[in-house]
Amino acid sequence: MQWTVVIPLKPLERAKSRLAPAAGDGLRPALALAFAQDTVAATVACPSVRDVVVVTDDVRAGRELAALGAHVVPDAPGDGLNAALAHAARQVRSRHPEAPVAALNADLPALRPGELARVLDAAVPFPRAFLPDAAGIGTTLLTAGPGTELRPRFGGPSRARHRDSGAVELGGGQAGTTGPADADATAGAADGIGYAGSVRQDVDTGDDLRAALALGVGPHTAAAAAGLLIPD
Ligand SMILES: Nc1nc2c(ncn2[C@@H]2O[C@H](COP(=O)(O)OP(=O)(O)OP(=O)(O)O)[C@@H](O)[C@H]2O)c(=O)[nH]1
Ligand SMILES: C=C(OP(=O)(O)O)C(=O)O
Repeated sequence: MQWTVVIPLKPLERAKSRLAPAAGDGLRPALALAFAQDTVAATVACPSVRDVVVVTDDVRAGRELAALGAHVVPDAPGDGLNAALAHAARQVRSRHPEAPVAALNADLPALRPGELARVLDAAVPFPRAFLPDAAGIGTTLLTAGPGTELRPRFGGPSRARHRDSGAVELGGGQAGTTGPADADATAGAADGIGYAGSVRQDVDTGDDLRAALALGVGPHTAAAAAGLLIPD
């Protein structure tokens, strides 16, 4: 199955506010753009992806991400992340009513196309499915198969919200757990995706950035973070 992946991005001046202590407000917008560029480039390169749609009102980011192959949709609702995602998903379905749609965060600088393909392939049997983030609290990916509404519930403790909404957790998560996505190395074997660390490693804080750099980030983030000393 070939997915249309919707990637939301805040205006860069406001993005990644939790990175300010590590990066300062000077570097923060450049890092937010670099994360989005590496996320989009890896998604465009993913064999299970047909189209990438970025929903953003940031003119510069829209231009840079379109140059990588993304279609750019304005954040017309202007009412936060979930409204932006629902709007973009509706736009996709108005042109391709049977398109399988996935929402993916823009802050996955270590994303690898092959790992994303394994996660998307594992989602195919389910009307809705999601992948928890590396911390085990949030969500990095939510899918809706043909004929199913996306119904995004991102923000804060969205792992529990997506599970409560009936979406199937990928990566072997146990119903009722809220802790780190820990048992996944073994439990992930159930759906064949393994731990899929590059799809889970979102970057909100300096510690997250350190973890992503250890996994191996894409070229935009490597350049933007060069010389950055991340405080403990
Ligand atoms: N288009 C759009 N994207 C959003 C909006 N809010 C958040 N996002 C994006 O959704 C993803 C997760 O967002 P957040 O964690 O809320 O924001 P962030 O900029 O990543 O980080 P913080 O500022 O530290 O909260 C990121 O890709 C954001 O750029 C919104 O209102 N509109
Ligand atoms: C919006 C989310 O991500 P973040 O960790 O960036 O807040 C989320 O996990 O639902």
